[in-house]
Amino acid sequence: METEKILAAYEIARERYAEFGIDTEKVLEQMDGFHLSLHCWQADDVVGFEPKAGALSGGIQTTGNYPGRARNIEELRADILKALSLIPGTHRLNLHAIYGDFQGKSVDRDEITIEHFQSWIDWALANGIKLDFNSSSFSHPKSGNLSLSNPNEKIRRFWIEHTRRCRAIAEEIGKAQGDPCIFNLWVHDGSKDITVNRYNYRRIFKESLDEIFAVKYDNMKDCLESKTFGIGLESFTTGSLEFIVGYCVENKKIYTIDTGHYHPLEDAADKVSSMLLYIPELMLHVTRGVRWDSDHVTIMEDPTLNLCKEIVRADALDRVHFGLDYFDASINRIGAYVIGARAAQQSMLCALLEPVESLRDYEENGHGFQRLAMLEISKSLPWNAVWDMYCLRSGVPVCDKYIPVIEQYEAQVTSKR
Ligand SMILES: C[C@H](O)[C@H](O)[C@@H](O)C(=O)CO
Ligand SMILES: [Mn+2]
Repeated sequence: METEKILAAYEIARERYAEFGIDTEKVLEQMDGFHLSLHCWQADDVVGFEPKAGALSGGIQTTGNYPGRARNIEELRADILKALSLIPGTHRLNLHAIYGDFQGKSVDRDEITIEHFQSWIDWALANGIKLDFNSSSFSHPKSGNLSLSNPNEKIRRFWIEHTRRCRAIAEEIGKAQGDPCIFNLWVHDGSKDITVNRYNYRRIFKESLDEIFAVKYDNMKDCLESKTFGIGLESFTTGSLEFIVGYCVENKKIYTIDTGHYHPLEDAADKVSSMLLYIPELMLHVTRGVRWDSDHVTIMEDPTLNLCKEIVRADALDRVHFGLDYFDASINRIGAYVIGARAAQQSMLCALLEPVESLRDYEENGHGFQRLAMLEISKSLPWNAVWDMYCLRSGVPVCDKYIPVIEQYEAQVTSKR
């Protein structure tokens, strides 16, 4: 679309929104302060850089065989930069522990140190990117079904040591970037079939967490992520919703809402207001579950839109860290990043453009019909003209113009891998 048409459409949209009391200029400013934490694992199908990387385990699965997976740290960094060049705004990168710069050496998970992430810090600083971090309990000979909740003391100690080191690494990253590194802890622990030892596994998990969190840090923040079930771990999950929420409430930790980690009819958006009354902050892993935690690419659908609306309605943008978490190996992986990131941003934009004051007014006065009418009307207000303006001002391709850029990168780079 030509620039004049984008400008003209924006002017009409600006006036239209002003009629409903919305200042689109203010919303565009808010969008500039909205940073995603882009998950590094979409680029390489959650393989990482351990020289003896095993098959993906821990109840998660990448499906598809699209060519062009990033095979090493240079390719992954190049792909991330290409994706970021097509996403408006400035964003963070979320690393898993298995993505260290191991230089081809076998470094076991209980041996990782900041040294293995120094080149990430240097690269991130050079590119104006802030880093977040995750411990990795999966795809390891000691992963089995149980890590931090394992009654086998030797295995449990191995994972405690791994997780303690991950927190220490997150602290160093936070210090280096002058901004807290958000550290997420998710373990796959569970059981395929009925277990009669639930209490014991959860007691052990709690003890492991208490030991891990005994060290206090100033430059990182801890999050814990719950899950309903993993593949092959269908009957029991140690880190269930109740367990993790209880732990976060008691210990003032951040709770991670992964939108794929609930029963299919459960509404992740509805959790925001409840959680924020008891938990200091939230981390999000926004994904698109199709029938299960399938980790399809995020799109602009009701669950994502409603999640954003609930954050804005709770006036909680500064208490929410917005990460993405999907891994689709069936389509161009850079395209997957760009579609998912832009969909998340578009959803947040729509949430910020919602005429929430009028809606609240109607609600408080018992005007149910008017509230529902306005909710419907707001869906067709010209948010896309504001989005195009945001892309134009951010210097990234508008509308479909990112498609040929990704096609060209595929022809010149990823298809040659
Ligand atoms: C790579 C995983 O997606 C991630 O660590 C975890 O957040 C998860 O969502 C597992 O289902
Ligand atoms: Mn997740």
